[in-house]
Amino acid sequence: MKDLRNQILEEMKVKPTINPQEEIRISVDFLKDYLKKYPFIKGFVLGQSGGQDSTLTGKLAQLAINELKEETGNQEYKFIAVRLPYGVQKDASDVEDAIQFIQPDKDVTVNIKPAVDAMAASLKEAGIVLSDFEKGNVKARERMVVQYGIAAMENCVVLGTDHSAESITGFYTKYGDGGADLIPIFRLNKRQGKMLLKELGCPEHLYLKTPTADLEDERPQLPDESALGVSYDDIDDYLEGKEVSKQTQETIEALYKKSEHKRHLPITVYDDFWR
Ligand SMILES: NC(=O)c1ccc[n+]([C@@H]2O[C@H](COP(=O)([O-])OP(=O)(O)OC[C@H]3O[C@@H](n4cnc5c(N)ncnc54)[C@H](O)[C@@H]3O)[C@@H](O)[C@H]2O)c1
Ligand SMILES: Nc1ncnc2c1ncn2[C@@H]1O[C@H](COP(=O)(O)O)[C@@H](O)[C@H]1O
Ligand SMILES: O=P(O)(O)OP(=O)(O)O
Ligand SMILES: [Mg+2]
Repeated sequence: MKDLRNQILEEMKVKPTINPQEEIRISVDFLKDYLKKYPFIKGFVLGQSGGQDSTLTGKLAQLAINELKEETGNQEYKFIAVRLPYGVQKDASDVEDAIQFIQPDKDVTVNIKPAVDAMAASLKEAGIVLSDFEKGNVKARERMVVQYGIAAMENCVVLGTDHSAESITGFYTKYGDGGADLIPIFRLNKRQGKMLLKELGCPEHLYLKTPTADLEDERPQLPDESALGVSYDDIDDYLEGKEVSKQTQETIEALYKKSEHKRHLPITVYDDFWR
């Protein structure tokens, strides 16, 4: 029987060292191969938050589309970047910078506030008042709903930005930002994502900024690390097999166990991972 850390490392697929160019190629080829395999799918849709992960995933997607257009001559292939503010987004200038860096084929803006607020109001009428935290998860799920609407109408699939440093802790909303068709940066940790962005010539401020889910009204731009109680540096070290303190290891493994249900399809009587 493997110990828990070995089991997690095997599942999360993080290499202790990477060559950024090779990793860029792996993700780009994965995205291209998928579209070649399913000719009716013409491209990708992704929410651009102005953060590190969507900037990287969006850039990789556009690179894949550019190569496919060049190689096949088919100009129907497209990457659609989607701005999904809840009202006015504080770091909207970062979204703009990310879009400038990615140069997407198409760029759409959908304000999720009316839909989220209407849902919260309907629940309230039914006697259920959403906490600010849970309203945050509703925002993430509304973003998923919008992206699937666009993808269906544009013959595209939805990309997710979940990487191994988020996956291990379950730091995403189930069926929200966790709801996607392809997740091209899974296997990378947070610092490896930065290395790829640097290699791709991304403006520094987009990958050096503090990671935030920015889901709560009452604690805007709350850093992920404050919400998680562990730093990405520690998570990255853990994922690279480096030595971490006992407390760090316990915190990460507790988050892993608590979020195990998110890394499985809905649970049936045949599943026993949770027993
Ligand atoms: N920083 C922010 O502003 C902010 C705000 C909200 C959420 N978040 C983050 O987003 C992530 C999502 O939050 P979350 O995990 O509380 O919500 P989630 O919606 O992703 O997952 C919780 C839901 O999963 C299901 N569930 C829970 N335990 C289960 C189990 N053992 N088996 C089967 N199903 C189970 C339940 O339906 C529960 O409502 C968290 O990491 C959270 O910190 C961040
Ligand atoms: N404000 C946003 N606009 C568009 N897309 C967004 C926004 N906030 C989040 N997203 C998408 O969700 C993922 C996950 O974000 P986290 O910061 O990791 O919670 C992000 O990569 C975007 O694709
Ligand atoms: O998913 P993003 O793009 O919002 O990145 P981060 O998680 O660093 O905020
Ligand atoms: Mg973010």
